Amino acid sequence: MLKIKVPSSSANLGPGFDVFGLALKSIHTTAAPEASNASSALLELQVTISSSQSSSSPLNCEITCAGLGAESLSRAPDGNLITRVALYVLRCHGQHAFPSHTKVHIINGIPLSRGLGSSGAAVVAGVFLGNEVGGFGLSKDRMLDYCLMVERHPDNVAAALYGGFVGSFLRTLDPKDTARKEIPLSEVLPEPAGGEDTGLRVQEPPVGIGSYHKFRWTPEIKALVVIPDFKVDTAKARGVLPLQYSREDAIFNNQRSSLLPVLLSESPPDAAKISEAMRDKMHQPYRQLLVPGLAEVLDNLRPSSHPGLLGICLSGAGPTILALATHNFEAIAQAVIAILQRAQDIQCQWQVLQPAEGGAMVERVG
Ligand SMILES: Nc1ncnc2c1ncn2[C@@H]1O[C@H](COP(=O)(O)OP(=O)(O)OP(=O)(O)O)[C@@H](O)[C@H]1O
Ligand SMILES: N[C@@H](CCO)C(=O)O
Repeated sequence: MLKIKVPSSSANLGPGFDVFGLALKSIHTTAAPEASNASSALLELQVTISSSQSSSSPLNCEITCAGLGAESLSRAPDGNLITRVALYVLRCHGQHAFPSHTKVHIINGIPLSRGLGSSGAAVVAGVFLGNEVGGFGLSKDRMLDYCLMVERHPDNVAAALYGGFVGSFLRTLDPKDTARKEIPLSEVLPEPAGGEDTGLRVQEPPVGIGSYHKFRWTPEIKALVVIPDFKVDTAKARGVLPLQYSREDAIFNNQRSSLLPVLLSESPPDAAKISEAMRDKMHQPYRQLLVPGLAEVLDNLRPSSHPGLLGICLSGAGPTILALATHNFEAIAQAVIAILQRAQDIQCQWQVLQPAEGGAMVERVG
């Protein structure tokens, strides 16, 4: 059996919209009662290819699901995001379907549509799955190209793939490859992905679509996440953003995103500077509409009022709130929850996570 494990991730960290991603995994400290139903913050696939099995499944792949949101995940190999992506990788190599009798058991520990990179993890898991069952031996750098054909902003997928605190950018490609990159998603991943077997090979992604750099992370900085019990669809959260920004707002974010990686690498962390460097004018102000209470959380929680807190932001497209902190996690979490609950009557869970340094990995069991 193969196990493919992919961490959750928090994108943006305030000013680094579509740039920063922090891969996250659970931390096994003494959990407060409120945090006792904490999730693993990990997506795991258990994959077997059984020659003795007699029944045949569509596209040779049988899917079972467990964990968070399992009931909502598609069991159809041409509908489930993970297996659709795997089929895309297989078809780029001339294989229409999975090897006979492939079984994929999905154990999802990442809450769906909460801003913790569930879709990025699913895309990375799908590329790993296609690579493993096809035996293609793709490098992680090449796998990033495949991921970026599906999820067009690099922050979550780069963090989930490489692990740790990562900055990434999309490269300017030559006109021929730009045309490839700009093709509609529905052509890369037709839905359903099965379609007619035309015998044609799907075109592989251009090489080197994106680049990344892994920054140092000071180990005493932990990631406290407060996860409200409602979903924000990333496509919708991108839809509320303006197409153009003022020079003032662009400079505001540039100034902060340029300094943030250095500030998060220093020990002891400088809370006053980090708090200011995590402010943003490109996405959070517009997403307040989708996350009631967000503006008040960002305005009211400061290192001066909440010892241990370094900085606070929306995690990815939300609605999760990410607080970077060194201690005093419960008090910070309860302060965030109180504000969110004043804004609307919702339940929240909270959890302390830490960087998942290794990123996505494959284990061979037995
Ligand atoms: N384990 C999974 N298996 C199959 N599909 C998944 C899985 N995880 C996520 N998805 C798909 O991704 C969708 C969620 O993607 P969306 O971009 O809205 O949220 P997110 O990735 O959790 O948030 P963010 O991008 O802000 O971090 C789900 O509705 C589902 O279609
Ligand atoms: N950078 C992305 C992350 C969410 O997937 C966004 O904020 O829209």
